[in-house]
Formats: sequence, structure tokens, C-alpha cells
Amino acid sequence: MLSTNTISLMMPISHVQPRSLCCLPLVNTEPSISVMVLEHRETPNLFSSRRLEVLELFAAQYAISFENIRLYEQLQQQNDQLEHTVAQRTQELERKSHYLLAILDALPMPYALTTLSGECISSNALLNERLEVPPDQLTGQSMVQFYDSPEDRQRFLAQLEQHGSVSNFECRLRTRQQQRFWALVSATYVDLQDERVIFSTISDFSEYKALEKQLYQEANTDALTGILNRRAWLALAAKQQTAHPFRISCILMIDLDHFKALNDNYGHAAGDEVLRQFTTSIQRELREDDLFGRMGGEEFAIVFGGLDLDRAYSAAERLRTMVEGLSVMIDTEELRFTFSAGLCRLRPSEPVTSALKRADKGLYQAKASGRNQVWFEKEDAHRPDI
Ligand SMILES: Nc1nc2c(ncn2[C@@H]2O[C@H](COP(=O)(O)OP(=O)(O)OP(=O)(O)O)[C@@H](O)[C@H]2O)c(=O)[nH]1
Repeated sequence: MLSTNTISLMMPISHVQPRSLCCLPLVNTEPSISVMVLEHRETPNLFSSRRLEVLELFAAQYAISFENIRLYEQLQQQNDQLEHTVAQRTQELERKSHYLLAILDALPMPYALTTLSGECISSNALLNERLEVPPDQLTGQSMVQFYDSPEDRQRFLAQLEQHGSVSNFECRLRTRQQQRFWALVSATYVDLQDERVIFSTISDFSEYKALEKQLYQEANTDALTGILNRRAWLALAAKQQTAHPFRISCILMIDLDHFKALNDNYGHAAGDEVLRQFTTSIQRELREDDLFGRMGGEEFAIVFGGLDLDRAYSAAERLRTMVEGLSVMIDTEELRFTFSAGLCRLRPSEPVTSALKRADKGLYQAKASGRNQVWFEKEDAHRPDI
């Protein structure tokens, strides 16, 4: 209900004095938001208390509707604001996603995005090409099939799980056409909105691996005969000794007899051929546990793994007899040759070079005693000298 004060303050709407004037505040939940003014120019005292009650109800309803409209407009404004923000964010995301795709497309190496179980989510053309899979046919496929050994895949996943990323994991992959190649795989986890996936890149390093193998071959083998060179033989002999500290082994040092004369009489190439055929023949006779190497010139050494002095001596004698019976054809000429050798036990934890020196002493004795024979040190023997 309006107070008298409020009414008296009200000004008529028109300049003609009204005979009845009513002023009602439009009040809802909040303080008055507006005022409803009614005036009548002809009938005095028109706004009786009963009429005022009705008008008050009407004013209240009006206030509610008015408030509703205001709230609706406010909501509409907020909605517009929200839509604007969403549109802006979407645009931003689209731009970022566009950048990301552009970067991935420009990546100069094969990549794949896979699920944790190895299913390909996306890949680039370079990967498809390297794995010999037609464009777009990798998505949905299991990448596990491209690992040459399933154990490699397990090791790769174990490393990824342990460190969160893997750098240059060396393994062999195979293409869909079953072509094997060496690859370095690097990977990291990527957390997408609702799942964790793996982003991996691969680089083919088959050429490097082949070169590495070639360098290893060159560094460890003798170019003429293809067997171990002195350095590699010493290293492997020491490695075997460490791996089997309680295994009995013997070392045989071999030197071809009168090789200078053979070279002088038949030429260096004939000497080379003799060295090659000698090596091949000896290799044929040796067991897997034996280690054969060229120490230089016409000198060779063998570790008889797991043989005691008696059995090693028998083996050395068998080799000596075999070589004695060999003949190498040089043009129409049949060349025959022999070797002298020194034998000794490789004592536990004794440096291989030191045992080699003792075998060399036996070799010297064999040469001095007329060649084409095998000698061993007295202290090593439980039987008399030959
Ligand atoms: N063809 C050829 N000859 C080699 C090679 N390496 C070393 N020689 C030769 O082997 C010969 C070794 O001669 P010496 O050390 O005098 O020994 P030897 O003539 O076998 O005499 P003894 O050992 O006393 O029986 C030398 O003439 C070397 O030039 C090689 O790779 N090829």
C-alpha cells in the first residue's frame, strides 16, 4: 500500500488535474523496481480500498512479469557472452589443432600415435611408406606385428613405463612384405582428453648398422684369413676365462715351418694361399669351444676350451698330422708344408698374454728340435718330454 507521502509527491501525468490519483510501487523480491501511476480526471475518490487491493495484486503481478523479463534479458545476455566465449575457444582450438597437424605433417621422420595396446590411431605417409603399407591403411592396425621379435616390443614398453619416455630404442622391425630393417624407436606418452596414448617416431638405421658390423669385422678379423686377429683373440680368450674361471683350458701357439723359403720359392701370393688354406683346414677341425686367431705373419694361436693338457696335446697332434698331409695346388705345383707348436695350460686367472709367452717357449723348443712337432713346458707336463 502506498503511503500518503508518496502520493503527494507524485506529479500528475498530464497538466489537467486528475480527480483521482493512485500510485503503486512495483515490488517483487527486490526493493521497488518501478512505480505504477493511475489517474482519473473525472471521478473523484475512484481508488477505494477494495479497488486498491485489486490494483495492488495487479501491480504485484506486473512486478513479477517485469522482473521475469529483466531476468530473461540478463540470461540472454549471459548466453550471448557464453556463446561468444565458446566460439572464441573453438577457434583457438581449431587453430592449435591446425598448427599441430601442420607440424606433424612437416615431421621429416615416420611417426605413429598408438593406443597403449599398440593399435594405430594415426600415422604419417613416411611411416606407411617405410612399413610398406598402402596410404591410410595403418589406422586401426596393431603395430605389434611390425616388431621382428615380440620380446623387443615388451622391452620397449617396459622402458616406456619405467621412464615415461624412450629415446633411440634399438630393435629390428619388419615391413608388411617381411623386409627386416634396423630401427631406432623413440616414444613418449601423450595424455589426450579421455585416454593416454603413445607417440612414437622411428628412424631407419640399417645402413649405420651394416657399417657398424663392417667396422667391427674389420677391427676384429684378419683380412687375409677371415679369422680373429690378435687383439680380438686376446680379448675373447680373456672373456672366456672370466666367464668360466674353473674350466681347464690349454693354449697352442703355432708357427708355419720355413715359410720364408715358401714365399721366396713360390711367391708371396702362393704364401697367402697357403695361409688361407691352412686356416680353413684348421677351422674345420676345431670345436665350438675352441678359439682360433692369427697372431701375425705365419703365427696362429688356439685356446682349447675345456681340454686338459693330455687331450689338448692329442688335439694338437691331430692338427699337425692333418696339416702335414695337406697339399695346396699353386698352378701345377703341389705345395706341402708343416707347422711347429708350443702348448701350455691356461692357469686360472693367469693373463692370457703370459700363457701365450709360455706356449711360445714350447714353440721355440719345437723349432729348435727340428720343426713339425708339438712341445709343451716341463712344469705343465706330468709326462716326459717328447
Ligand atoms: N705370403 C705371406 N707371407 C707372410 C705373411 N706374413 C708374414 N709372411 C712371411 O713369413 C715369413 C716368416 O719367416 P721367418 O720368420 O723367417 O720364419 P720361417 O721362414 O717360417 O722359419 P721358421 O719359423 O724358423 O721355420 C717371412 O718371409 C714373412 O714375410 C703373409 O701375410 N703372407
